[in-house]
Amino acid sequence: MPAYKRILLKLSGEALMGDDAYGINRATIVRMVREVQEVTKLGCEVAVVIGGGNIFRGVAGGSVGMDRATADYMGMLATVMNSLALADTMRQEGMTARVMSAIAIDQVVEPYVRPKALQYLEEGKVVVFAAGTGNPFFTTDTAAALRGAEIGAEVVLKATKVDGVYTADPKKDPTATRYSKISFDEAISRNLQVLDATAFALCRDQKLPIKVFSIFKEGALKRVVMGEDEGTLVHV
Ligand SMILES: Nc1ncnc2c1ncn2[C@@H]1O[C@H](COP(=O)(O)OP(=O)(O)OP(=O)(O)O)[C@@H](O)[C@H]1O
Ligand SMILES: O=c1ccn([C@@H]2O[C@H](COP(=O)(O)O)[C@@H](O)[C@H]2O)c(=O)[nH]1
Repeated sequence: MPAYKRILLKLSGEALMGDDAYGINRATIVRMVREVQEVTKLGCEVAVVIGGGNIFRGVAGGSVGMDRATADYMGMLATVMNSLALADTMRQEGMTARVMSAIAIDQVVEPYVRPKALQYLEEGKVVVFAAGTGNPFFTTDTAAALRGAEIGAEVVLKATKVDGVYTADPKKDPTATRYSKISFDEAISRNLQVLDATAFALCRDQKLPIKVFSIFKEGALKRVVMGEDEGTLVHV
């Protein structure tokens, strides 16, 4: 039996590159989709938010002189591309997925309408929330927290490039150690940057726990969904 009935899964955009320099690596996206499929087969309702770091980050555009809000809209459009690729790969793997966008691009993808999203989830379809929150100056982590709260997910699962929350960024500090669990207050006060502060604060206020685990570790998503010891739990 899965530990959760409904989850919000945040997939790293950057991880989609696999070993490529940018964009979407075919083998990587297929592997991610198969892992999602495994948990849907357990009877778990799955909503997904995917990042855009493999294509574009507004902060990077801003730093080279672009207007930050314009750069952020480009970042949100990058998440639409990843969402479409993800849903199409799901279709090829025999799953039913629906993409809903926070930005109106009606010819391409249906708009985010909360009751419709809830209906899809109840029908067992995977819902992919594209274009983040629809607002600049945010991230897809915050979109995951927001949509997770809106759909009544029991947990936000952040599948990322590291296998949990560390005392410092493990990619920069080799002496950093991993927490098996940590409270929101501690994560925020220690300024741990594995998620942005807005996402942490929203989840804390909504009492929505977060699990951070590695997107590269085979079977990790299933273990998390089954309530096994994997990654780091961020709790109230
Ligand atoms: N205290 C910390 N513990 C763990 N990771 C940390 C910490 N501080 C910073 N990080 C970094 O945060 C990264 C994860 O966040 P990031 O937003 O870069 O990735 P993502 O959300 O998975 O990608 P994308 O934004 O493309 O979807 C890790 O790869 C890690 O290097
Ligand atoms: O609500 C949102 C979500 C995202 N953005 C912009 O998109 C990029 C890519 O998202 P990541 O979470 O970094 O993968 C982000 O850097 C922002 O520029 C946004 O503006 N609002």
